[in-house]
Amino acid sequence: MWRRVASVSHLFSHSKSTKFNQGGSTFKIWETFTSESEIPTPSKGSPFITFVLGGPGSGKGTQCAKIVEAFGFTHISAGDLLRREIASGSAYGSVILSTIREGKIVPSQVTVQLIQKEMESSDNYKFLIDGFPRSEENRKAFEQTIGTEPDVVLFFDCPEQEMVKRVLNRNQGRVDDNIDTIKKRLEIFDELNWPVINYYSQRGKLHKINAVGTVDEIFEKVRPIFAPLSK
Ligand SMILES: Nc1ncnc2c1ncn2[C@@H]1O[C@H](COP(=O)(O)OP(=O)(O)O)[C@@H](O)[C@H]1O
Ligand SMILES: O=c1ccn([C@@H]2O[C@H](COP(=O)(O)OP(=O)(O)O)[C@@H](O)[C@H]2O)c(=O)[nH]1
Ligand SMILES: [Mg+2]
Repeated sequence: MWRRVASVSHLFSHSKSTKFNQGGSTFKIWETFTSESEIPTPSKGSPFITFVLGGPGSGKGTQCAKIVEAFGFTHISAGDLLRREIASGSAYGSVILSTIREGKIVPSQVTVQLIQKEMESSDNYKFLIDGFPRSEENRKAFEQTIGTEPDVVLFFDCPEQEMVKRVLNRNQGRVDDNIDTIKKRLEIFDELNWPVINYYSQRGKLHKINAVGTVDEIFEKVRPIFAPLSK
């Protein structure tokens, strides 16, 4: 079992990418989005990683639950891991809490360690990593620590007005679900997340999904992406 060793990186069969794109273009290169690219065939000996990207309230968590049900992935929400860390009273708790409240991004080292621990303690090999990476720095830290790139990247594309409406109605008691924080989160998304989206678009891994519609309608656009996978 690859999870039983101290570091997962040695057992990944995908080659480690060391040639990171330092440029981090901030242009929105829509033409290069690949929504019909083939996904690689997973094998049980190596992890199959999907990153799930999109602005706050775009429906990442909601769609992840559907993907888990249909395709048997393990859902790792970076935000949930950070909130769990706060709740556990860990040493990092107070700094994570103030970062989330301000809509900023927690240092990569903290988030990547939490994700790595979850992956290593899982029996599964199919992972949905939800809400991460949120910046080029996050992306590089993951690739360096885990030693692999994602196989698939989903991007839920949602208009800002719709995201704001959904977040303000989320009703989960989150400290960041208020109008001031959401404005900051949208600014940070624009500034830091687009370079990540563009990077994976250029790598031919991005699947852009229009996130407007009912939950089921959106899932019907997601389903064909994973259709080659069995549960
Ligand atoms: N397609 C949709 N239409 C309307 N509301 C939605 C849709 N998908 C999710 N929601 C709701 O919007 C809120 C944000 O969804 P969530 O999955 O938490 O988004 P994210 O993880 O991207 O922030 C939740 O209250 C959720 O129930
Ligand atoms: O990789 C991550 C994921 C989340 N966060 C922080 O946690 C908050 C909530 O993230 P989550 O993914 O839960 O929010 P969502 O996009 O689902 O609303 C973010 O605004 C960030 O402050 C972070 O710093 N790094
Ligand atoms: Mg979420």
